[in-house]
Amino acid sequence: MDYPGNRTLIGFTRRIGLWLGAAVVLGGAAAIMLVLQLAVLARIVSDLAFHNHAISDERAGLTLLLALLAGRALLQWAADMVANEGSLRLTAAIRGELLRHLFNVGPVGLTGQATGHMVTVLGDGIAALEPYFAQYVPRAAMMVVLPLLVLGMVAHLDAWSFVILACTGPLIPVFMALVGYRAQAIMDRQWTQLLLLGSAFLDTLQGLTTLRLFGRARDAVAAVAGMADEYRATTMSVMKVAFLTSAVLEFFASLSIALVAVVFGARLLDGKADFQSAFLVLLLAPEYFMPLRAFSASYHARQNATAAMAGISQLFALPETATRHATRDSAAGVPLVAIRCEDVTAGYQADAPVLSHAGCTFRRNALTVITGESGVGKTTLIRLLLGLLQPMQGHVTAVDECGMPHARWQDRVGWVPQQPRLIHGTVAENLRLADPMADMDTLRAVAAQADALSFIEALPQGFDTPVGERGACLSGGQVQRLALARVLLRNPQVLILDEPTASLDLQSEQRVAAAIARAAVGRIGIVVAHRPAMIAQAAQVVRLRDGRLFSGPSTVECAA
Ligand SMILES: Nc1ncnc2c1ncn2[C@@H]1O[C@H](COP(=O)(O)OP(=O)(O)OP(=O)(O)O)[C@@H](O)[C@H]1O
Repeated sequence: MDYPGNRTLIGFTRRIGLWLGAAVVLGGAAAIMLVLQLAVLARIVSDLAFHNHAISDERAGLTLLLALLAGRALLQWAADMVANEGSLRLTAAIRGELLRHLFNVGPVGLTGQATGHMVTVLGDGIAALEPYFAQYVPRAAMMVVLPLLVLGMVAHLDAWSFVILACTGPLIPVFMALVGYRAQAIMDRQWTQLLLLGSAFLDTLQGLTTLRLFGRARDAVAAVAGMADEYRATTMSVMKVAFLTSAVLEFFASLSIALVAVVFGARLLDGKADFQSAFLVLLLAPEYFMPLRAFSASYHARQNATAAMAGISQLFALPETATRHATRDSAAGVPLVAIRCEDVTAGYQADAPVLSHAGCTFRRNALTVITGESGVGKTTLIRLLLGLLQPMQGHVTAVDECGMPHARWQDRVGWVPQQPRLIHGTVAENLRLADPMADMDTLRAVAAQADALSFIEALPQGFDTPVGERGACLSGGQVQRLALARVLLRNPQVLILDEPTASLDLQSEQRVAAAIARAAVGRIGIVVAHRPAMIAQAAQVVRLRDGRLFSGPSTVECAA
């Protein structure tokens, strides 16, 4: 479920209001049981010590004490479970929502984002919210419930103890707020360092070959080590603040309890107070500070979540540029015969469009090769066709045999990028990414269509041969043909390939070009290419120049 505009810590907390409410009610019930339990204990001890009761006389009291003990433990366990469950559900929902949002932002909108940064936000960032919802929020509520309950009980028992507790208790949250102000700055710094460390680590891993070739691997490793050291130092500062906070808290709490003990003890000696009340107040006093201590222990969870939330909000704030389809395409079976670009102006900055009033038609059974100089806008045109970029002006439409335009046609596009990604798995697993239910006969058929069957069968374990991430054990041409087979498994009506033969030798280039030409039959085939072997297979060549499209074997201007 989407909750746009409600993506703050408070907004997220409201979503699990019922779970947290239930946790606080259960925790409140546990607190009442605790107060009753201490009252029963004080009575039993007083009866045994001062009223000459035998232990057998206290059987009923002891049974009640045990029942209260068990009931309280059970309620507290249930309160913790409910808060944890709500928190886990919420963070899973936030992670899914953020991933969906990033898909809708699309590769164009994400160009400026470092992958390591996004991975850290999606992993560690969202994980940092869990303790906030599961511990901090319920404890903040319990910090009010239990101390008020204890204060009420103490007020009933002894006015002096009430005054001491009522005066010292509020000092703790005030002190926490003062320390928290300084600690938040450290937490923010720690989170920024974690993001930088994540990005630097991933960049170093991805660029390891280049770094080694330039003899800079050691420098890169040293830079990552330096960042890790800075992160360690900041983490130690966070720990120092945490220890200092709890030490001061313990000091205030102990002082206050000692004060209560001395004041009550003096009056007990003077015979102005009874033992049962004094004992009960002394049992209750530590419980008064217990929720404050628990709250203090989870206070860093709030600061951590606040720091992480900045990164999460920044990703949620990215504008969505990719086409978004919430429902399935009901006309998916109707064949498309053409895609028309009409008077299209598109680019990345409104004042400097890459394509300007461009027009062209891509037809079924007429393989189109898009060509042009580097940086002229071929990839931009492909992004428009894929729906990853919206035109600033003009239209890109797909029509069927009756000339009817289709709104959801991008669902029927199969795309092979310049450097296709393979996953760490077998050949068959890589192919089945397109259709997990495909049987072996279907895999063989698409592999044959893409001219990949012979090399796959020549591999040591055929379709079960593991290929490394990015196809490390395959040649460039083999990876291209495998990627083509994978996209054909989806049986797309539109087939788009970005420079599929760019880095291939002549023989591989010809094989890949011929396979693409075969695969494009019965489809709208569009290929970005420069090389003659691919251009030779084209029924139409579209040339991009100065933001305009020129098409046809004799380079005729298609539209102005
Ligand atoms: N995400 C982006 N944000 C801003 N500008 C971009 C972005 N992507 C590309 N450009 C710019 O748009 C222009 C066209 O780029 P495009 O990638 O479409 O060219 P191309 O013809 O595909 O180049 P090549 O053949 O080198 O791949 C270039 O000037 C490029 O710098």
